[in-house]
Amino acid sequence: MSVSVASIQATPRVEDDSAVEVRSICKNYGEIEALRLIDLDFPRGKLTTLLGPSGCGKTTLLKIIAGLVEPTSGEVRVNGKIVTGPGPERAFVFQDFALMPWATVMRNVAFGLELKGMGKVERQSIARHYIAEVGLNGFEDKYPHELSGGMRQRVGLARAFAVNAEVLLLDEPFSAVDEQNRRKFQEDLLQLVEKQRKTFIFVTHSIEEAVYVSDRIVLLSRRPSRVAQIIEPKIDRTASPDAIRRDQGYLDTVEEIWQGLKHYVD
Ligand SMILES: Nc1ncnc2c1ncn2[C@@H]1O[C@H](COP(=O)(O)OP(=O)(O)OP(=O)(O)O)[C@@H](O)[C@H]1O
Repeated sequence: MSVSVASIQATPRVEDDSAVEVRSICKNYGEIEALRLIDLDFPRGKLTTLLGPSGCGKTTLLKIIAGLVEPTSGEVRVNGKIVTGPGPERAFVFQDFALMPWATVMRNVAFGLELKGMGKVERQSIARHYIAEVGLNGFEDKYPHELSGGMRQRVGLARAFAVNAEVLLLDEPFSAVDEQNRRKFQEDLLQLVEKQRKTFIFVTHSIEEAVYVSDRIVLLSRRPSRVAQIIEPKIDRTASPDAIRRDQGYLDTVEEIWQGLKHYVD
């Protein structure tokens, strides 16, 4: 097993086919300058993580890509088309999963399809498929309060998959689950990335998590946030999870990012 790191200093363009292009994005909230001239490409079918100091603007950037927040200037393109608001090709998985507490797992997962006006039989059949995909077979009739944090997270993800969005935007999806579930879910996520071939953009606070799950890690600086560094951990994912986490290369990548973060925070 080997882990090597390609570290690209402020070179945002990639050769790959990009599902999402972020161009010269600035965002001010009144006096607060959150993002300054962010340029990024998100390769199709890959998982890119946004990592950076607390309050640097990770969620803001994710919401701008989702079309939930308007940038002060600059533009985002998804499949070449300028984003002017939310769209069916993008799904946002919120930190608190944003599940409807009064609705069953089935209804929650099928909700996006219900909004689209799809008939009950068809939407339930699609929802059932994705409920199984995230490992929640048999929990269709449960309510969110009957599930653990990890399971609620899976419902949020199944809902995003059910609408067949190409781009999945995940805002700290594991922050509310315990360490054991978090690790299990990281492994599930890797399998889903492999199987679904969707473009994932992921926000986390955990360097270890970022190195474990990401094809690319975008390190953002302290506010006003800019792209400080792009890191591509080359991990042999055929190794067992425990072997990866013990590998010196993996640990060195974690350390390199930690040093980078310290540098950009100070
Ligand atoms: N709606 C808003 N109105 C005013 N300021 C905001 C708003 N949303 C975010 N901010 C500010 O913009 C900055 C970036 O916030 P954002 O939540 O995007 O950062 P973050 O990197 O995701 O934070 P964290 O790591 O703590 O989750 C912060 O200083 C925050 O207080």
